Amino acid sequence: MEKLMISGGRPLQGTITISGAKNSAIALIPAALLAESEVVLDNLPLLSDVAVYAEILENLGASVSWHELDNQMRIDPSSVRSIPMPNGPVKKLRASYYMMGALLGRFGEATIGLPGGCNFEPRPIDQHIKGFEALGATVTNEHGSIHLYAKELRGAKIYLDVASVGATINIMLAAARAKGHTIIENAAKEPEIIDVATLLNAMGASIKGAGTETIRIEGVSEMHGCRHSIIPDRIQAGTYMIAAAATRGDVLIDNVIPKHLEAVTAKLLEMGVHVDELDEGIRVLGKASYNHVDVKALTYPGFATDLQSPMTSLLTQAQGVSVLSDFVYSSRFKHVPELARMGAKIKVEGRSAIIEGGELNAAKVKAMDLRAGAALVIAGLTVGEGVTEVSGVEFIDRGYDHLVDNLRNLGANVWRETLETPTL
Ligand SMILES: CC(=O)N[C@H]1[C@@H](OP(=O)(O)OP(=O)(O)OC[C@H]2O[C@@H](n3ccc(=O)[nH]c3=O)[C@H](O)[C@@H]2O)O[C@H](CO)[C@@H](O)[C@@H]1O
Ligand SMILES: C=C(OP(=O)(O)O)C(=O)O
Repeated sequence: MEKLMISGGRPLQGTITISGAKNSAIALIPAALLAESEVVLDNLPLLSDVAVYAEILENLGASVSWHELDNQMRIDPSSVRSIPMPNGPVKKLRASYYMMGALLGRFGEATIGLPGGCNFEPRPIDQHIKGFEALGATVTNEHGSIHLYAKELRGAKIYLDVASVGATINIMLAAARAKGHTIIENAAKEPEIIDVATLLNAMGASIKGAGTETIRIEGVSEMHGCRHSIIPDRIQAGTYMIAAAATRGDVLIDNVIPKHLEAVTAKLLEMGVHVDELDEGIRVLGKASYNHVDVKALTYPGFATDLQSPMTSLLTQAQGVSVLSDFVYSSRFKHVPELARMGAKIKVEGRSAIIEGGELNAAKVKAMDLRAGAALVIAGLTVGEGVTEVSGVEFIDRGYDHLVDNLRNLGANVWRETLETPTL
């Protein structure tokens, strides 16, 4: 186990190139199982979640070669079988739920342990199950494992009660090879959904409307390999934009799709941060003092819930009181008590954090989930005296490609140390 050590107080300066998107990568890798021949994924991020997914596919008999230096993974799923996976790597990450849609779509059967990952609050999968059942699958929960079976999957009209990213993608995976026409209404519109549909279409599927609230899928009987480049990670990009502002830095964020970052750009501008969209990327130039703002985390194209915790750290640097509400998750606030250890004045009321601006101090803090970890790193970068120690680095490694190298390249004084195990 490791911890991150941060001796902050230096403005971040320079250029950062953003890797491919985690939330695309961990859906595209299982999507490859629907093909009968090799799928090549480019712009693949170097993340622990990706490593876990590679292990899951190998356990099923896929041939996986990950060329880390080229950011490429080659997946040959031709020898894959639907082996039950009640435990093991599926328990390590949230997005293992995509194995349900992928294996159901390819083999009509799957047994998968309930997903693990960042459980900052209960995260039900009822809409995924509702979708599989509508497509004709029988779904049972046996001792904490979900068993799915369908003699034949048939297209259906499915209305999602919540615009769930995971349910939308999972239903697309299962429906891609179902018989007939599927319509998903109230589908999630996140850019990663378009990325998955783009891959599936390149593999021979027929999916229209991804990125809108109505997705239409005409099932096909066969799918084949292809080559696909993953979109840039808008959450990593947003995190670096926020970190640049929090440290009063000057950072060019390269390999981004500015449209995906409009909500964060708008909020930074409202705070008084300089943000320029240039041909080569987005430049964020910090200032000595910021306005307080109110932020509402919503589904895309609203402000991303995954940037809510990092934004909390930035708002500690604003003058006055800001209110940050999360309308996607009702209690995603595990970063708040840790920020309080660093001197932050934050009250949680219902689904809102009320943040009073003020200086932070160095402290020993613990990341309880991925984005809480990012929030603590940003907070540590603002503190000029002392060293902030962030444990729970394994969460951060799920979603930030080369975090320490990237921050060091931007001038930060950050390093990893081994966490001493307490003696009994
Ligand atoms: C691997 C991945 O892509 N993870 C992202 C994905 O998670 P994930 O796909 O799990 O998130 P969802 O979009 O499904 O969840 C959104 C909301 O819907 C609720 N819900 C969801 C499914 C369901 O069957 N029933 C239900 O009630 C959830 O509890 C939550 O309140 O989208 C989230 C919302 O943008 C992001 O925070 C995660 O980073
Ligand atoms: C919550 C997140 O991811 P996951 O759904 O994979 O846990 C995240 O990326 O912030």
